[in-house]
Amino acid sequence: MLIKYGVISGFNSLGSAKDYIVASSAAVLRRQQFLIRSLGGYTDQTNQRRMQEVKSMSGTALEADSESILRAISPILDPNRHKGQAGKIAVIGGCREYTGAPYFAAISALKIGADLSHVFCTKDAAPVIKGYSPELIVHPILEESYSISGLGDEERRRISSKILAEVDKWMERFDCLVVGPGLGRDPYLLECVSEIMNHARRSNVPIVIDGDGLFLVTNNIELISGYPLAVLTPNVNEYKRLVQKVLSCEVTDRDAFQLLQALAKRIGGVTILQKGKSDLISDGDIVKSVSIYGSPRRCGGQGDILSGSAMNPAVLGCIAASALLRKAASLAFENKKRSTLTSDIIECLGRSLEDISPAC
Ligand SMILES: NC(=O)C1=CN([C@@H]2O[C@H](COP(=O)(O)OP(=O)(O)OC[C@H]3O[C@@H](n4cnc5c(N)ncnc54)[C@H](OP(=O)(O)O)[C@@H]3O)[C@@H](O)[C@H]2O)[C@@H](O)CC1
Ligand SMILES: Nc1ncnc2c1ncn2[C@@H]1O[C@H](COP(=O)(O)OP(=O)(O)OP(=O)(O)O)[C@@H](O)[C@H]1O
Ligand SMILES: [Mg+2]
Repeated sequence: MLIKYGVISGFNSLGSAKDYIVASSAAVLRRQQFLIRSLGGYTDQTNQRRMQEVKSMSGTALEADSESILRAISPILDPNRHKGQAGKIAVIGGCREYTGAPYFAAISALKIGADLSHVFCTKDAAPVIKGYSPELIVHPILEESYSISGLGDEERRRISSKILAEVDKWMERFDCLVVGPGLGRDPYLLECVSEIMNHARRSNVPIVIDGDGLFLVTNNIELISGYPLAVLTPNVNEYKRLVQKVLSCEVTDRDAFQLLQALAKRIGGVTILQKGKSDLISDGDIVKSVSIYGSPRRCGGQGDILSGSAMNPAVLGCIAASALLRKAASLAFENKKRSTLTSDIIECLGRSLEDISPAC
């Protein structure tokens, strides 16, 4: 779901967004024009007022008004739009060990409104993920060390450049990358993904970083520091590791909001969605919380649904994704109770969105 105010909300007014548009690549131009169309072509004054309305929806109190935000940023089903204009995303993840996570992230994006959802994964993972669903466009191009063992450095570099070129062919067309679900921690694979992230950043493509993508950026924070189109979605463990690495301190129960704000500020410009009993979201300036709905089931894969749903930058997109997931989890739990699985929650995403923001 491409949100209306996400990237522009990173600007203080539509005017500065227009400056940004002039200097941006075609892909960003498309995204920004989409966003301005979504604003209904407001003039600066009207947009300022609209922006204030939307910002105020985030609520002055810590708890975000997530339902109003979701309603405000859910794009209309415009009969004049063609395939792809509601969003094209790519999940970079899926390896010999993990195939569920990239599937969960990629299919969730489709379920909440994206038109096209790609997965770039290793050759081993591809047939498995393709087998899960014909809806996904699965590219078997990533490599893990074991599949290129015995090759010299020269050959390894050639393969790495070929992988990058394969992804680059598509890069401009994506509205968002989701890096990390089921990526694994193979050094050669992570080295390639670092390069893919550098290219995405140069093309101003928003990047959601989750799972082993957080392992990668925690050890290479320069990949995303100062990039306002980056969203990090750490769970309890991943958050602890990030705080230790960036702030050199431990996470305690005290001052959770201040710590999150300090972390986002120190990394610079990024948005962080700290997953937990309440989801906390900060871009270093504001801190918002989403505590509504949810379920007591902690089955694996729920974070992957979130990363596939948050596929847009900025605080508003994260608030909306968190509310959607938590509502879907509560609907699934109502029905399946202790046997609730992530696939049950995915099946409730549509109902979750309709209950909060009816299509028409
Ligand atoms: N079906 C699939 O293909 C799926 C694949 N996935 C992929 O797996 C990769 C690794 O992801 P991950 O979440 O297992 O790694 P990480 O966060 O290091 O946790 C490891 C250990 O940390 C702990 N721990 C975790 N959460 C905690 C919490 N909330 N509170 C407290 N402790 C917590 C817990 O340790 P334990 O308690 O077991 O000692 C856990 O075993 C990643 O790429 C991801 O995308 C998943 O998305 C799931 C579905
Ligand atoms: N204790 C909790 N109570 C209620 N909801 C929770 C709780 N912990 C997490 N959640 C919800 O579940 C979502 C996923 O959080 P989780 O910690 O499972 O992520 P994760 O470990 O990355 O998941 P995954 O298994 O996909 O990697 C959160 O965004 C939050 O909305
Ligand atoms: Mg996770």
